[in-house]
Amino acid sequence: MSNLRIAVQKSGRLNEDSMGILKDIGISIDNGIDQLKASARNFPVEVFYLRNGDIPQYLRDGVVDAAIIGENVLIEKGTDIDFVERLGFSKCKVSIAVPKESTANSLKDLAGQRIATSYPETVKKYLKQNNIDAQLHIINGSVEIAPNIGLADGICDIVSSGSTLFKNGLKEIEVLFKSEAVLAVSPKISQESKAILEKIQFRMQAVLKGKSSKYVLLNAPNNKVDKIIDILPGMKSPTVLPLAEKGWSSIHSVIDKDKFWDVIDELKANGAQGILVCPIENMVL
Ligand SMILES: Nc1ncnc2c1ncn2[C@@H]1O[C@H](COP(=O)(O)OP(=O)(O)OP(=O)(O)O)[C@@H](O)[C@H]1O
Ligand SMILES: O=P(O)(O)OC[C@H]1O[C@H](OP(=O)(O)OP(=O)(O)O)[C@H](O)[C@@H]1O
Ligand SMILES: [Mg+2]
Repeated sequence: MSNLRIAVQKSGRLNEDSMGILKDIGISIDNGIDQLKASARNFPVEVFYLRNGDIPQYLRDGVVDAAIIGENVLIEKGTDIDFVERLGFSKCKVSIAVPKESTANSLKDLAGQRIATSYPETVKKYLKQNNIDAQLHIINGSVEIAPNIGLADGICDIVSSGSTLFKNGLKEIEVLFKSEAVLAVSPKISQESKAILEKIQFRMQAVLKGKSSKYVLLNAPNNKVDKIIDILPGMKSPTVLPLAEKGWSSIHSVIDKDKFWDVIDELKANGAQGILVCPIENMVL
């Protein structure tokens, strides 16, 4: 059986979470970080450690079958490459920013002006869509410094916390799009490798769903059980078990991580006691 070749960023912001999700889906990789590729011990997968910006070309050429990569890189260099799963990490925006004192309020206001960026194709696409002419200055890093040194009137770059913009006296005026890490697929992937990729994707979905949910256990008097079931929707319906103490039940359910504080207040108000909230490792629907 052949191996699925999957690319991850060699070092940088995506590396740790990419290796983390492979570990979470049960793929163990023996590697020295200096290696360019490594095989998994327990799964037909070979991991290639590559530069982020090179990954779209490797996918296009079929040198790798799949990759964990920022959606922003696909939008810049791989519009012909599909992805099959959003992975929920490395969340950021690709935005237009200008000096704080600038009167520009959107990309349109930069018509005829100079824009510095490491994402030229992305900016060109948005300029074209909006029928705007502007001058592009392509720089590979520290883009936020360009307006301060008189190189540009505005920039297009990644924004996450906004602290790099703030430190450089810039303000965000337009978000072109939001990005996160994705599982991208080579257009040349073989049927055999695709079957392995589907297994990986299935496991990733189980891990991601688990991370976004909590398992809740609580005790309640029997006359409150119906009301509590209304509050706790669960995957199908909550499990209700009798407690050793007469007139009491134990209720188990799964709830959305983002909702659980609100739900817990409601549960307490409706007679729930001994509430336990536990993490879920995997969730297969
Ligand atoms: N501040 C940030 N917050 C969240 N995600 C980010 C941030 N900066 C970058 N990213 C995401 O992480 C990816 C990798 O960024 P990083 O800076 O590590 O690599 P790079 O310098 O673009 O690439 P290379 O691997 O070629 O050195 C980006 O393409 C983007 O998707
Ligand atoms: O909004 P913030 O949280 O400040 O994040 C945004 C910054 O993060 C990235 O740079 P990175 O630190 O990866 O450095 P790099 O330019 O060397 O890649 C990006 O290019 C921005 O400069
Ligand atoms: Mg960076």
